[in-house]
Amino acid sequence: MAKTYTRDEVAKHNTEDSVWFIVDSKVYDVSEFLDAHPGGEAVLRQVAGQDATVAFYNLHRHEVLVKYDEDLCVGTIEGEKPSVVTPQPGDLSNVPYAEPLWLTPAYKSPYYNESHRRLQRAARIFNDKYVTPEAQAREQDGKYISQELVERLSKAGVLHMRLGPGKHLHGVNLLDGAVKGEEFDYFHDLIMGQESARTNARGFQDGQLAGMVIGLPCIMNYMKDQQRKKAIMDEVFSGKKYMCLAITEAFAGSDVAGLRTTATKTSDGKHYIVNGTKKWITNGVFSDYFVTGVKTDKGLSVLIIERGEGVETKAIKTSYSPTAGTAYVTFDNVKVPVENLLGEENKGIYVILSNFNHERWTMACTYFIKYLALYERWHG
Ligand code: HEM
Repeated sequence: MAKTYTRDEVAKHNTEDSVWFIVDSKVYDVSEFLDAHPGGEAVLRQVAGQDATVAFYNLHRHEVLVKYDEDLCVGTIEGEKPSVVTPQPGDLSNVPYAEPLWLTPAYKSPYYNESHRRLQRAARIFNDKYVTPEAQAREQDGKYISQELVERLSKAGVLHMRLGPGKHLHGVNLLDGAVKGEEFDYFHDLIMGQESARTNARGFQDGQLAGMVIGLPCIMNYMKDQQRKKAIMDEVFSGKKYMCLAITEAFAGSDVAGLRTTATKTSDGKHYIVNGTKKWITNGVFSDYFVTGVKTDKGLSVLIIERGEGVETKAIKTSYSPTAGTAYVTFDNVKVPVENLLGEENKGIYVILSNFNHERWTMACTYFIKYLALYERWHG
C-alpha cells in the first residue's frame, strides 16, 4: 500500500493478464479478482487502466472497498490523497441529521453530562467493533447470536444495562467504567438503546437477547424466593442461560384475557400442570427459561418454566430475520413447582405490566434512532 504510481503507469495495466484501476486515488490490481467479482469480469475490464472512482461509488458502498483493500490495493497515485474518509469505530457521522441533536457540536443540552458522553462514546466503539459485524453476518445467515458475543456483552455490562436503571447495576463494571451503575439514569438508558439500534439489523436486535429484556423484569420484580431470584439473574446476566417472555398465543395474540394455556394445580398443591401453546416468542428457540402467561382457576397467572420434559420449541418464519429465534412453543403436561409462580395467583396482569414501562420506553428510544441510522445509510 505504501507504493506510489503515476496515472500513466496505471494506464499500462490494461491487458488480458493485468487489470488495474484507480478508485479515490488508490490503485487496485484486480487481475486475480476478475472471476470472483460479484458484478462480473466485463465491467472491470471496461475500466482497466482508468480512474474508476465514479463508476465504483455509483454502484457500491464504501465498506466494500474497505473490505477488499488489503487484498487488492497495491498503492496510491503519486502526490494524491484519498478524499473518502473511512469511519473508525466510535466515530460520529458527519451526515446532517444522522445523529441525535445533542451530539452535534453547536448544540448545548442541559440533560447530558460527561458520563452520558463517555457512555455514548464507549457504546459506539463497542458496537462498531463487536456488535455490528456480527449483527450484519447473522442477519444474512439467519443463525443465532454467538456465545462469544453474549459473553462479551455480559462482561461489558451491556446485558445488565439493557434492563435500565436499578439495583441490578450497582457494582457492575459498565463499559470499562464509562458510568457507575449507581449513577445510571434514563438518559444513559436512552443512549444504550439508540447506540444498539445503529447496528441496522432489526432481527438481530431482538436476537441479541430481547427475550431477557422483557422476561427478566418479571423475575426481578415478582420472584418471591430471593436466593433463587439472584441465582436466575446471575445465570441470565452472565449469558449462561437464556430467557424469553411467553405470553402471546395463536388464538389470543397479545389479548391476555383470551389465553388458552392452562396451569392446573396437582391435588397435593405442590405443582402446576401446564398445557398449551405460545406463538411468536422472541428468542424462544434457544431459551432455557420461559416466563409464561397461563390461565389458572380464576384468572391470569405468570410462571417461570424451565426447558425440560414436555417443553418443545420450533422456529417459525416471521417477516424479519430468523436470527431473532422466534418460536412456536408447546407445553405438554409440564410439571412446574408452585414456587415458580411469579407474584400472586390470578394476578398475573401486574407481573406482565411491570415489564411494560421499561420495554415501551426502550422501543421508543431505539425506533427513533433506527430512522436516523437508515437516513445516514441513504445519504452517507
Ligand atoms: C476493488 C474494486 C471492486 C470491488 C472490491 C468490487 C466488489 C463488488 C461487490 C462485493 C459487489 C456485490 C454488491 C455489493 O456488495 O455492493 C459488486 C457488485 C458490482 N460491481 Fe463491483 N467491485 C469493484 C469494482 C467495480 C467497478 C470499478 C465496477 C464498474 C466499472 C463494478 C461494477 C459492479 C457491478 C455492475 C455490480 C453489480 C451491482 C448490482 O448488483 O446492482 N465494480 N462489486
